[in-house]
Amino acid sequence: MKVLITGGAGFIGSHVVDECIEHNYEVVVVDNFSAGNSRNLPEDCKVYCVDINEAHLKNVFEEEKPDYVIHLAAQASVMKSFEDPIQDGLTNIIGTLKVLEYARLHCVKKVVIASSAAVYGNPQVLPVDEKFPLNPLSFYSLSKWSGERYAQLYESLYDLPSCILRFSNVYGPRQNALGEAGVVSIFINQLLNAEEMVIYGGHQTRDFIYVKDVAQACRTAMESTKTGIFNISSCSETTINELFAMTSLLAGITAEPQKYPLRQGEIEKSFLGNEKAINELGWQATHSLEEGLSETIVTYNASK
Ligand SMILES: Nc1nc2c(ncn2[C@@H]2O[C@H](COP(=O)(O)OP(=O)(O)O[C@H]3O[C@H](CO)[C@@H](O)[C@H](O)[C@@H]3O)[C@@H](O)[C@H]2O)c(=O)[nH]1
Repeated sequence: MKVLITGGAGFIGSHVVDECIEHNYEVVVVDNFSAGNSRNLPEDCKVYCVDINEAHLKNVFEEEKPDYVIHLAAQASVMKSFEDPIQDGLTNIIGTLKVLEYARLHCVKKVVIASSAAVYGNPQVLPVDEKFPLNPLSFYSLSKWSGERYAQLYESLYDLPSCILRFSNVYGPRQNALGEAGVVSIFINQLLNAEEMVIYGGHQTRDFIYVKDVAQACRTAMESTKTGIFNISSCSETTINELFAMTSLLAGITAEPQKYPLRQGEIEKSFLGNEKAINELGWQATHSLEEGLSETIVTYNASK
């Protein structure tokens, strides 16, 4: 069986590539290398250097005829979506639409779409489940929600099965501290390089999930007969101050970060229930934050 993975050279995508290869799938990667890196990929992996908005994407589908698509290529930064909402919409809305349309035309068996915890905004009930009303607070969360709705419409109009995975805050090896969003990689990088540190806010919470658990969730969702929306989270709430303290303890480095106010459009509390994924997909996160952070710090140290 062949899986086409968009964004496969990126942080999450490359772990999904590893996961699928480990489970004997033939993998084809589509990536524009804006955030991705070929060093993240196995040497013999088939890669198309193509943007999901380029006309050439159609040819990739024609040539490869994938059985499944895991769509992870995205503009992933909440802050960048304020700086350039048009680019955010082009990538996350139009790009997703193109992937779905070509998947339909080429009779793909199932599409897995990456969405985000950000679609909930600041929920009144925590942990928030998939039925909770959505309230996007950024262009990023609005564009991710639009991608979800396109996928749902493709399923109801054209019987294109999909699983929409709302990831909480993903962290782990290969996350780029410079380009993409990712407070964990930023903290580790700054601590290990003894750089000046800043914390925006500090009391806001996030639900951190290890990237290898997310990769497993993508493969499991692809293989499942179930379709629909699933939160993919560790179902635990951590403040950014707690995250900083834990990271510096595990790295064995002390630092005194400067405190800045919370930024525009920031969610204050993010904490996602994951029972639906456990019960219906049979997936479960297996790494605690401490384990995941320790593994991540080891890989950052090794690559220094
Ligand atoms: N980037 C950054 N964030 C910081 C810092 N200090 C505190 N933070 C705070 O740490 C929190 C997490 O920031 P990010 O890791 O950039 O993630 P995010 O804005 O929550 O968005 C991420 O999670 C979404 C799912 O909830 C993802 O969908 C999205 O792509 C992204 O990965 C935010 O409240 C951010 O302000 C810092 O020095 N740098």
